[in-house]
Amino acid sequence: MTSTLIDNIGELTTNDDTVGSGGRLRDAAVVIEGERVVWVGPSKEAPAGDERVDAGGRAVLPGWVDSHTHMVFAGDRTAEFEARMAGEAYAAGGINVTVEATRAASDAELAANLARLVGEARRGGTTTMETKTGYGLTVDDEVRAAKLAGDHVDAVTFLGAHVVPAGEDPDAYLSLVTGPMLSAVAPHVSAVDVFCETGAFDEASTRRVLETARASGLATRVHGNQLGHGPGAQLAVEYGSLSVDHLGFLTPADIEALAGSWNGEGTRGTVATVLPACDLSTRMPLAPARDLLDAGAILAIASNCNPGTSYTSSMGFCVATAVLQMGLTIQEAVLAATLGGAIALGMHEDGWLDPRGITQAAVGRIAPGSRADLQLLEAPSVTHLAYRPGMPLTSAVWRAGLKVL
Ligand SMILES: N=CN[C@@H](CCC(=O)O)C(=O)O
Ligand SMILES: [Zn+2]
Repeated sequence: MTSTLIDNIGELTTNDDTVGSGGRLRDAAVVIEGERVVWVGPSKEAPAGDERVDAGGRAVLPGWVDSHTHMVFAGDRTAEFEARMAGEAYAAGGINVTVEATRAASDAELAANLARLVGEARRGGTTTMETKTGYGLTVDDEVRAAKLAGDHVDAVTFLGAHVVPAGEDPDAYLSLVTGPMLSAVAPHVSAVDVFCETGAFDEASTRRVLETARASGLATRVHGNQLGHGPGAQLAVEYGSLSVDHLGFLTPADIEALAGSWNGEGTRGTVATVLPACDLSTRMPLAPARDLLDAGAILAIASNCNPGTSYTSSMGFCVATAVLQMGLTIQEAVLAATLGGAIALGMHEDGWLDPRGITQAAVGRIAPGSRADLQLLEAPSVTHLAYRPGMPLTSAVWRAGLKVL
């Protein structure tokens, strides 16, 4: 197996307290062998590798873990975006525009769009991605989306409960989603999501989706508290969901519930996932990421790449926004966009299964044994991600040990 030594790293973010201090190391080196990191430590103590990359004093950090995207789609919503920028409010119903275009697209068109979006994300330093179905909304179209997604990303989530398709009866559609559609899609996904919001699914419907998902042995996630105060965050905690995402409208009790979800013995809690690019693109309040962290919640930052509310996969942009406008330190934001995302996806420990059923090493950290997912910045420290917002600072990317940029 070929090994690669990356040395002369000015600042290495490991997210691993056993190496360096606070998960950071100066003048560091990393050795990759095959798909994994095998050594991390001071540059001057590094063992030789078959190949050597001189980082030239620049910063290295884990690849971004983007735990929330909707990338199986066709069509364009520029007109809706323009209307929003002219003062119209975002409403869940816009999803049906993409549903129509997605149903009409061929498999090849959807696959090409997915590959394009994943390529953009990789060039921006993203090495792990989740994506959701949710623009098909028939049994066949949802199965198709799940299968296509599995060829391109690390985790696929079933979002049949995205919106009630135009012209359909809400009760009948909910029965379809929680019955035949769930059964057909389940073999191709690792989790079930539900958009709990006015104009999408109310509390009773959300409970039904979460209950049937749980009964079928799948993990759950919730789109919650995006457009107004609602029960999404509390339901996610109650049902032990892996994450609840959006969170622009939270009460102190919601924040307490999310933080408190990590206090139980032996069980994991619910990650609070914030989506800064979406908040900006919909002109909604920024999620209270600072308050969530201060309360003790586990935070993730994700792109929510989709054609309606957040047409970007730039995790660098999301991290910069979290620092400049949400009050996070750069280290908190980087942690949330790497290890936080990994925890939200259940990929922070060795042995998770990718959509092809292949066992994968832990992501979100640079530590011996972890998957070798790293990015090299054209900058001496991660601080430059916020100090130089919008600049293309990612200059090299390794994913599972392979150099992809
Ligand atoms: N909120 C629900 N779903 C997406 C938006 C999808 C769309 O508008 O097409 C979101 O996460 O923002
Ligand atoms: Zn979403």
